[in-house]
Amino acid sequence: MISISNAKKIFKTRHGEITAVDDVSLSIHEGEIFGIIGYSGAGKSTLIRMLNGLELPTSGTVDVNGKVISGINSRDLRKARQKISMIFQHFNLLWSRTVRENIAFPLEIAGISKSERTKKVEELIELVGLDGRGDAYPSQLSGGQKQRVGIARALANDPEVLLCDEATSALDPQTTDSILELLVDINKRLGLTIVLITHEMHVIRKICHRVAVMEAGQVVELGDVLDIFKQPKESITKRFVQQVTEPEETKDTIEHLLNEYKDDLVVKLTFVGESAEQPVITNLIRSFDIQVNILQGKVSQTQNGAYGTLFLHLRGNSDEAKKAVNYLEQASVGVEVITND
Ligand SMILES: Nc1ncnc2c1ncn2[C@@H]1O[C@H](COP(=O)(O)OP(=O)(O)OP(=O)(O)O)[C@@H](O)[C@H]1O
Repeated sequence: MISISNAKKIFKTRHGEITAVDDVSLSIHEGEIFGIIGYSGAGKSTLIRMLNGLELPTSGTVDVNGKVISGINSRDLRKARQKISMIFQHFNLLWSRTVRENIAFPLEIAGISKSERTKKVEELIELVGLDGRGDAYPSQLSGGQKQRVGIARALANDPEVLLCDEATSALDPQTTDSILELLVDINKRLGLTIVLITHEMHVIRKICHRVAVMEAGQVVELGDVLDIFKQPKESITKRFVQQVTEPEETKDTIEHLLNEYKDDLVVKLTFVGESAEQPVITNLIRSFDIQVNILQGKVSQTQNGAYGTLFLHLRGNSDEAKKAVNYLEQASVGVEVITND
């Protein structure tokens, strides 16, 4: 569906050259929700903008649905863009136009007749959950509603690909979730391929099937979201996974415990799929002469299945605690003994 081969983007500035995208190759499959995560300056925007020709690679190729976006003339590019639409962090709506008129705008440009436009706009208003708001102006809408207009407008020409540029970064957590749910719904209903960029692992966890992690212009890790949660390899990926699985309070609690009770152990268990159903904790308490305190536990749903973490504080004789850790290592859960370093 989308194939990026050895794409490189070098910006020439007064202060020298900046390699924003550095030899990236990846494929995105039809119908998937593909996330690209990275910190500010990693090259995400530049990469996603290459998919609709807003940026052209300095070298390498970008192919979307059989069209070499990096090499076509501007007329063909305009046409291709009707099938590759985009939504933005700050919505980019036309402020002097109503919701209906905003959604109709790309249809007008595409030369669709008035009666067809009216029909399509009403369908889209319903699809994105804006019933009754068609005559409102953007300034009268909440952030979530504005993004719904952005999504409806992006869907007007029945695109094959929807690009989302930090589409929820300006929204509060609850509104973020409702927009993410809408994107999943659209992906399922319309079979639309979605590519999004974000700096929040929550977004990846909640809706993406696969994820690429970017750092300094390169893709440093790529895989199914559940696999990345289970076994992040690069340290940057581990940090992103921790955004979701280890809130700051947990880190503080663990640090405090390790300082206070030097002989105790703090272990982090990770459960994936079926392993979450085993009575591991019951067995631990019954079989070993130790106290088990649960510090924090969390089960996160991803699009590919559930992933859970549990932090335990094991108190008691150190030999017995070690035996308990051995038992955990034999059970089909991931075990990591946390140390203070
Ligand atoms: N038009 C441009 N001219 C010069 N440098 C640019 C341009 N666009 C991006 N850059 C530089 O390229 C690098 C990657 O930027 P990019 O915006 O792609 O990263 P990002 O991961 O999307 O970060 P952010 O979320 O902050 O936008 C940065 O160092 C940025 O300053």
